[in-house]
Amino acid sequence: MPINTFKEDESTRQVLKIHTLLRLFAYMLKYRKEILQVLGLMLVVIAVGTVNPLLLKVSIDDKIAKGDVPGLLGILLLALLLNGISMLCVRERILRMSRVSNLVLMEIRQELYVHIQRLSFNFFDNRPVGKILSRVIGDVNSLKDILTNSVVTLLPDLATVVVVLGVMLALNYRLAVAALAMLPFLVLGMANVEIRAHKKWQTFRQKNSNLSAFTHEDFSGIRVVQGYTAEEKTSRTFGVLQQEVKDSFIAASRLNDLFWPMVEISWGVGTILVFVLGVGMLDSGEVTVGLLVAFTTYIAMFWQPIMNLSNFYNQLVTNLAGAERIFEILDLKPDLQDGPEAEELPEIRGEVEFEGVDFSYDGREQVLEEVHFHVRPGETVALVGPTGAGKTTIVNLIGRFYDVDKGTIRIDGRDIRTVTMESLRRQMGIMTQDNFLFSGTVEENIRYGKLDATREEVEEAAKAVHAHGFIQELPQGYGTLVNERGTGLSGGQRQLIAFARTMIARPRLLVLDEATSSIDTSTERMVQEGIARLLEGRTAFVVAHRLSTIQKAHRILFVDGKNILEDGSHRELMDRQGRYYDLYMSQFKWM
Ligand SMILES: Nc1ncnc2c1ncn2[C@@H]1O[C@H](COP(=O)(O)OP(=O)(O)OP(=O)(O)O)[C@@H](O)[C@H]1O
Repeated sequence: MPINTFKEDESTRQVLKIHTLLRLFAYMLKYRKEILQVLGLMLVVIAVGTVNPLLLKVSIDDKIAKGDVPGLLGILLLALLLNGISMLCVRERILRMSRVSNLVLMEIRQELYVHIQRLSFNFFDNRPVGKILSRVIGDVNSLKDILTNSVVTLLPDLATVVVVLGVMLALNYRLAVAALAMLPFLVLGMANVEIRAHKKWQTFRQKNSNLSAFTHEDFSGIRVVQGYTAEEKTSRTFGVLQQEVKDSFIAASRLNDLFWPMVEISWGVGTILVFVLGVGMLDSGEVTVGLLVAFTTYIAMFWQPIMNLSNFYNQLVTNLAGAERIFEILDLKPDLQDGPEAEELPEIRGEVEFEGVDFSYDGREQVLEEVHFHVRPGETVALVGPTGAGKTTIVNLIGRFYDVDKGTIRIDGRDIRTVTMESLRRQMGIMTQDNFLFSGTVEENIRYGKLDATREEVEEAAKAVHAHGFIQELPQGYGTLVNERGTGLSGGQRQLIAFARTMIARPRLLVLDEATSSIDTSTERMVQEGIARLLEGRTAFVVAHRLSTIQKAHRILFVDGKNILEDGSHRELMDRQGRYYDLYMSQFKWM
């Protein structure tokens, strides 16, 4: 997929709506017991509702007409009792159904989250995080009404329609036909609206997603925004994106607004026809006053569920696009998967070999071509070279975050595609430049490297990378809260915490994308010592920017022109007076 930004709508694949619906409802099967209970409760409510007009008919035709006061009171008491029970059932139904729909939402969201976490870097490379958030939060939320109403509305209202229709036909079939005369026109009208509205609701969801992507990006980069006083520009962009959301909503809901008038007109016409016909029948004695009154109540009882059903249909049309977007992601297969024969990688000794490796991110632009190198266990290898040369790409390939297009990468002689990714990555420590910290305490952040580590192990790891000293001086020591940006900590301190997090995991293979940010000399010294401790006794690849790291490395690989141009120790490469020598002389001589 080409890179998508907040400026472009995501494309949505086309699937049959009925498939999406069935797939959604399948999640509810697990809760069939609760759903049956809800339906049972609704049956009571429908039964009481259906009996009410009959009680009215008997009261008018038999009791009031004959002056039977005790009989009338009896019917009144019965009606009170029945309706009281019905109210309790309604309350219980709402509680149970909201529990079921929330559980289903949780399940879908969890599935989506777990699935997205397994997707390869490729998926995240091309999508703004805000758009992913929009699917996990917004689109999942949009399903709530569909789920609830599929039980509360769809089945009971369909049942009501059928029951009331039966009663009406039994009471007087001619009046019944008159009441429903407009139904076929209504169905045709709705189908027509749905076809046109669906696309528009898809657009609405896409515009929402764009807004979410922009907002996320803007707040994530708020320091840059404020640093360049770009607030006005970003506010304008936000305004434009909001306007697009609003316009797409209005365009879509304009069509949906047609639903109500269509139902009301059909209802009204049906009622008029019943009265016109019914009054004539009164004269001929074919119907009684009580029956006509009861019949008008049944008309309302027939059309009200139709109204609810059309409302449900309206919600389906509105929110189905959300379900489509969720299933689209759930159906994405991770680019990288363990092969059926994949085995656990035994404890890594640390031999790494690239043999004839070709790689391209997009299948067009070659980033690496015929790369060969061999690293012995315990060696520290510094990757240096101009920006964009492919250093980070090489270390990403070692962790199998992407697959090579050609050639083989071996660890301890095993092709990394033949071992499980979990067993490979579990034994690797990967430190990226941004030293991302999660919101929580310093201790929790260090423990991230080994979730069951004790407090002693956390402190030991921090001591090993020389982070213990400064952590103790923080206001709450190891309990000090940091957030995702590491606010409250200096760049160097963030690095030291990240070192401790890696240290505690005791990785057999270390990948370190060294941060370029300059830090004060005393922290720099601590960071250097921290790095040295991390590198001890394990194979390490360092995308190196520090002269000290480079000089101490056993080997330096100079990367450029899609390949390793020079390979040797600092001394050897300096003696060779090649590309590394030039880079060193131009960049490092003043350091
Ligand atoms: N996710 C990606 N999708 C597409 N192209 C990418 C991606 N990541 C990197 N590239 C491209 O691959 C090439 C190598 O990038 P890489 O990040 O490996 O370089 P580098 O040597 O680590 O650079 P630097 O020193 O600036 O970090 C660059 O041309 C870059 O534009």
